[in-house]
Amino acid sequence: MKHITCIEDLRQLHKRRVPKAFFDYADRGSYTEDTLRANSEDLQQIKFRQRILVDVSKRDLSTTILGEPAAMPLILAPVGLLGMQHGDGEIHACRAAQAAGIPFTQSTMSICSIEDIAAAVDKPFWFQLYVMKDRGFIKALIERAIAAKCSALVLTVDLQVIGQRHQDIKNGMTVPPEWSLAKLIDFATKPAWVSGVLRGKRRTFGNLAGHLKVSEDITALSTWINSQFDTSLNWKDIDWIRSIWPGKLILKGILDVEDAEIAAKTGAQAIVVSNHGGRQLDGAPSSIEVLPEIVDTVGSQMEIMFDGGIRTGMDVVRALALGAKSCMIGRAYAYGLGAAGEAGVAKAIDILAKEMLTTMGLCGVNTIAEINDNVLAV
Ligand SMILES: Cc1cc2nc3c(=O)[nH]c(=O)nc-3n(C[C@H](O)[C@H](O)[C@H](O)COP(=O)(O)O)c2cc1C
Ligand SMILES: CCCCC(=O)C(=O)O
Repeated sequence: MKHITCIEDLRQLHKRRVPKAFFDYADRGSYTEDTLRANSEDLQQIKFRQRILVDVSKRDLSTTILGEPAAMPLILAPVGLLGMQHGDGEIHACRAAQAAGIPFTQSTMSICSIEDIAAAVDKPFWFQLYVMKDRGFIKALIERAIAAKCSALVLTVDLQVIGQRHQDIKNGMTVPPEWSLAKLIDFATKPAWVSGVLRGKRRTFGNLAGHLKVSEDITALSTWINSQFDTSLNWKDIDWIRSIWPGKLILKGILDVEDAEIAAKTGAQAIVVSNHGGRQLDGAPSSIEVLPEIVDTVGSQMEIMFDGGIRTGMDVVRALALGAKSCMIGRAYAYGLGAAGEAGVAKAIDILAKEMLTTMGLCGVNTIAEINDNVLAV
């Protein structure tokens, strides 16, 4: 991996090593992908102020996330189907995060179950919840996260209905997968991936096993989600979730100031300013465009996390400069996982950490607390 120098290198390796349907599932976005593109493009528009002759010999990325020490202001975002990018992918990603001293968030739509991960790692991880119509099942799922000692619940609030990802339909991303000659050839030319996935603990959604008829529904993933997820979910349900989950609660997927104000009244400890990585409402603003307004309005009441479009350490510093306390990364580490399993995720985190340290040095700051709009050129 010594010639891997940036996240784009990991993306290229992921593309070569993993079947097209799974790479595209990770890489692509909804409809025209305008919002997907805007996330990264708007970050790149933000210019730094170069500052010189400041003693930057003691640069340090350490910070706190929801009161807990963290080695850097990064969190691995919930990403569905990681176990299809690499056998036991959720376990590998969680181990890499814990070794790097940052939180890992397990998606409801994981291949490994909550219990699989808990048995394989030493420290607590975060659990992301999607609310389905079967509330008894959701209550049991939250109770499983409590039993596994998950240290935060991330309630995703921007996927009551799923934004269509054209490429997933073209690729036959169904449960179980739709086969074609091209797909068989694609799989046959990726033997390392196939044997890794076959050695993995599971081949379908581990958290849902035994509860929902995943394998019997031969439908597009999106049709299946639309049939299972609860479109009636609303603000009142947060009280219901809080009556089951006693720990830290994070609402993920807020883009609107009015929603952020309501969120601040729910007692949630944090929100993630996010458009789901451009996979949901196409035509929504980029996450970075709305971040400053949300920070100004509710930043003193709750912790503001950010995600969407982060591909470099420079992007992390940009989001922190505009008021985020920490950043979630999705694709940046999913590419690492597809490229090289746990080592690839570790590499992705390391690349971002080194880029952050260099950016801080060239902007003349030593600590995360010092990063504010002073590091930006107006
Ligand atoms: C392949 C993939 C699967 C995702 N699955 C979930 C999920 O299960 N739950 C969730 O809350 N967000 C999910 N997300 C959204 C991420 O948590 C995050 O918001 C997004 O990836 C951030 O954008 P970025 O990929 O540009 O970093 C997914 C994102 C990707 C790329
Ligand atoms: C498996 C579908 C839900 C996962 C998800 O949130 C995403 O693909 O963006």
